[in-house]
Amino acid sequence: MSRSPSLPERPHRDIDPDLPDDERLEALRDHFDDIVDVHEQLSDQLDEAEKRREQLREKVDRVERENETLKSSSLYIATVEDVMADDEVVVKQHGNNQEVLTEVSPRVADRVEPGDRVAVNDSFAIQTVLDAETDARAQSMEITEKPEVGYEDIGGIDEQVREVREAVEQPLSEPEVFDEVGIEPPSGVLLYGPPGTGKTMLAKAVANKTDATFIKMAGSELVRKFIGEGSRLVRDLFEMAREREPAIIFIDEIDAIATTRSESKTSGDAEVQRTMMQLLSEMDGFEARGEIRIIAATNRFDMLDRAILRPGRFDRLIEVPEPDRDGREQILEIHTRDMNIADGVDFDALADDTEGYSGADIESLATEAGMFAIRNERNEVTHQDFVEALEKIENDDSSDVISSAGYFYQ
Ligand SMILES: Nc1ncnc2c1ncn2[C@@H]1O[C@H](COP(=O)(O)OP(=O)(O)OP(=O)(O)O)[C@@H](O)[C@H]1O
Repeated sequence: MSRSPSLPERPHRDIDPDLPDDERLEALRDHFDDIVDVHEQLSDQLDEAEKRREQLREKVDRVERENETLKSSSLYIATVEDVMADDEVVVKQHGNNQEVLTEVSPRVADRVEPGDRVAVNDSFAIQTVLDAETDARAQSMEITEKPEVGYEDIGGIDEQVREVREAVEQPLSEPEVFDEVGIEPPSGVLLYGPPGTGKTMLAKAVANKTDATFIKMAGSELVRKFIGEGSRLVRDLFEMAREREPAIIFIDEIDAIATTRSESKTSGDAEVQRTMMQLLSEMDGFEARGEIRIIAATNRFDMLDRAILRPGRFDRLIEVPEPDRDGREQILEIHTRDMNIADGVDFDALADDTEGYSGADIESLATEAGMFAIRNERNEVTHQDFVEALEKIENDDSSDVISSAGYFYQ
């Protein structure tokens, strides 16, 4: 950052009023010259400052534009192969291994070195150098040593809890049972059903029960965030799990990487395809009796590529449906456990009135009822609060969210 130049000294002359006229005139002329001189220096400085302001404005505009591009578009991942003169580099794009000679944005030019992983835009100009923070791996995985969800927090899907415990918990906690009987436990478990029904909770509860590390990755992140990184991220995911055994890998929205092959052969499809192949090859080389269990979830069972359901892959399917009447009552009780509930609250009636609600919807209902109590300056939640909360939710969501029309909505 350049410092601002110091101001010229203010011209000053003591002119004796008793001097003869011609001498006084001479002195005044000199003083005038001094003033003109200072004026010129100040004008130069002003020009300089103006020029600098213009440069800074341009820089701000450029950074803003770069920022906008970074925010608005997907970026591709590439590795820098060679750095040349004139801010030019050769990068190799991940995924298709295409080599390109491209420019580096001046903002990052001096930070780019061969071997760096970088994000490039559609025209291959380097936008960012990936460091630990921006690394896609860090951004797309959620790792929890011990999730705080227990089976007792899950309502209305007892049968599914039992199946998940058998398919995921038991191979981890009692592997000898499978050895003795001489069968392989299921390789992967696929939970499918409408959104907000407790699929993620189920996976977390098993991790909690077995003291396994919970590693979650969303299928959509795998293919959307950093194009070209999908298969590498899948490799990282399994490596991460091996480093932290016992571990539960949970892939949410698996449909994003395992959709039925579409006819069109765009580069996006090819990328999704590669990511899925990597997942399948990781699963195929997987020790079923090992300390890593894999659970995937989807709301779009209809769209899944059947290749992932073959034996040795996701070979145990568990449907997690919307809760029935009794299930809704149980979930209501779970989500009001810590609330100050008035005597007259009729859970039985509320279970009747919440047909088509998922567990997540019921959780919002309980919170909303609590808000009505607070708004009315009460610390006890009454049946009327629940009724008003129901009305509010029905009005807010009349268009799409709560629907019992099946679960293939997004
Ligand atoms: N069966 C349930 N019992 C108790 N709470 C539930 C149940 N299902 C959902 N919830 C509540 O809804 C929230 C969201 O549930 P969860 O994330 O497990 O749903 P999901 O099926 O994985 O949804 P998505 O398909 O949208 O990822 C949970 O944190 C929990 O508070």
